[in-house]
Amino acid sequence: MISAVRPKCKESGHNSQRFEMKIDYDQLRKLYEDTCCTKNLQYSYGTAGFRTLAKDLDTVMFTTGILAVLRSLKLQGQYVGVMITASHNPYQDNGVKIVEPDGSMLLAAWEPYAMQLANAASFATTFDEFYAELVKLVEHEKIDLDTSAVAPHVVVGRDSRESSPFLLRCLTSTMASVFHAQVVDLGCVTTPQLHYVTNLSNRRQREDGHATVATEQDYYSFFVEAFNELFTTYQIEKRLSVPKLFVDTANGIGGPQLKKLLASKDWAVPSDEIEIVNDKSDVPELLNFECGADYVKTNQRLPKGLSPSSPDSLYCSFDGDADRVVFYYVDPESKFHLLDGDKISTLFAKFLSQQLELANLTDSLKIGVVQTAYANGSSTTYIEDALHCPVSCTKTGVKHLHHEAATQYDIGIYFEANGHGTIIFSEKFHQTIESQLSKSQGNLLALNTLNCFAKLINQTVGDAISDMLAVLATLSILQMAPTDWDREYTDLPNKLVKCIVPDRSIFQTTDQERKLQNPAGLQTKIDSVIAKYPMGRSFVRASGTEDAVRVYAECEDPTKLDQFCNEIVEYVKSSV
Ligand SMILES: CC(=O)N[C@H]1[C@@H](OP(=O)(O)O)O[C@H](CO)[C@@H](O)[C@@H]1O
Ligand SMILES: [Mg+2]
Repeated sequence: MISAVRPKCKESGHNSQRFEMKIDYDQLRKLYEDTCCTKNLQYSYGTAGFRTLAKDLDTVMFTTGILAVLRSLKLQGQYVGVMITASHNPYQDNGVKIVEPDGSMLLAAWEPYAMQLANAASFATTFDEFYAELVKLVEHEKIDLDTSAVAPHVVVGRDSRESSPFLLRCLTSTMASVFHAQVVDLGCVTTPQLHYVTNLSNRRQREDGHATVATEQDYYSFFVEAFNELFTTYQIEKRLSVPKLFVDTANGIGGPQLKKLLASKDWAVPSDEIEIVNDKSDVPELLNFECGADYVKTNQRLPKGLSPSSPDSLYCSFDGDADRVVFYYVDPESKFHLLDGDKISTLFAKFLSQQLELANLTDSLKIGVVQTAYANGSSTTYIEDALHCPVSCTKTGVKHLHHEAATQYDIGIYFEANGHGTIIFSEKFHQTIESQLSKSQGNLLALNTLNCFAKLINQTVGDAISDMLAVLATLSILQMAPTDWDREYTDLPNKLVKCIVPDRSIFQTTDQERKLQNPAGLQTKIDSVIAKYPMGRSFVRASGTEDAVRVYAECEDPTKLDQFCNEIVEYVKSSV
């Protein structure tokens, strides 16, 4: 196995006498030289992993493959997931992110390693410079590279982008040949499917002691069963509460995957009640083009391929890798109404609070909603005042919301306004429900509902397919039409704009990104503008994914909104 042990990295100046890299140095060198063609680009691992033009990703794929293997070795060979995707970005882009064995995002402490390794490969003038960085990381994390005892396990998946098969080869090139990893290639899957399969594979390995990797099929069976169980519990005669749901899958991977789910032999709802549009995942340049969740949310209009049908119809749009969903409908006056992440959160909060109350569990289980500063102020007021649920605010980025939901609540509902989110149910929740059900105590219908619902929602990450099923089930159980859902509260008029500035890093925030600390004095000016507009709220922060500063503003009077937002933008521009 160890065909050549590098003699203590002499050439790279690395002088550790303690450490031996038990890997095939020559093989690694050859693969590095063959694969890492993109040089001198600075890579950064952000909220969305690495993401840029696909043609510039060979080097970063190579190093990310190595990092995933190291992460698995660090975690005693558990399955680590890697997803190749650039979500809602245009078709020329691609990206990659690593998933922890439990299906959550890569541990924050390892994000800098991902960057160090990628930038070492990008800027190194010789292979040994890169190798020295790799040795440093392995040493620092005390990773045992002797794979004869524990082999690393990696699950890889990709969305439907044309560039993905090539990038997959860059990613996996060293995994088996240098690190003796067991690599499971799921092929084309949605991002949440990759998270789910990674989590399930590890649970199986732990519980059964055997390494049967989970499959995409397990995903369909699990969620179809949970959905059917809810429908059976309520004796809903296999019909949705809306006459028809149109699903825009952004010409991405969500289309074929949703079709597979709907084709499952156990799927109960008649096939003509759900119609998939924009499902040309085999035409690369159509991906996210004038369609998908991001397009609909940003432009507040129907995507390409959809025209208003009956007023009761409900529409939804996924993004390119199907980890986000937003809903919408068109009223009889042809007006478009968006039901975004805030509306999804509030629908679930209303439904689950009711069920908790019916089950008489409001004192023992804590339900709460987690939002970011981008949540519409009306939604926050509604959750607090009408639903009497606590609300937390975190920084932008799903990992912050997820962490808060998982640590602060037994039912932690979180959605970003853009439609990315899920509900996390605590261990205590499961134990309480199970114990009540086993004793046949209390309101069995409510207990069963909570039990089924907790299965229907993907516990690892926001999932367009699972969220969509959960919304359909909720609307059907509550017998609500899209208009009833929308009527629960009315959004404050709001605006989100991008400002291009020479250096966005000077915009430093505090208070969950709601206040600026820097540039000095700017927040005071923003506050003086806000004070002029009734129900006014505005904040400014640097984007984590784009080279821009985002300005958000909302106020009561729609006719004043542009003026309000412009005043803030002017202050931002004059501060740099
Ligand atoms: C206002 C907004 O929508 N911001 C998005 C965007 O983050 P920024 O840091 O704002 O660029 O991309 C993130 C990753 O996809 C997503 O989590 C977040 O909600
Ligand atoms: Mg996405």
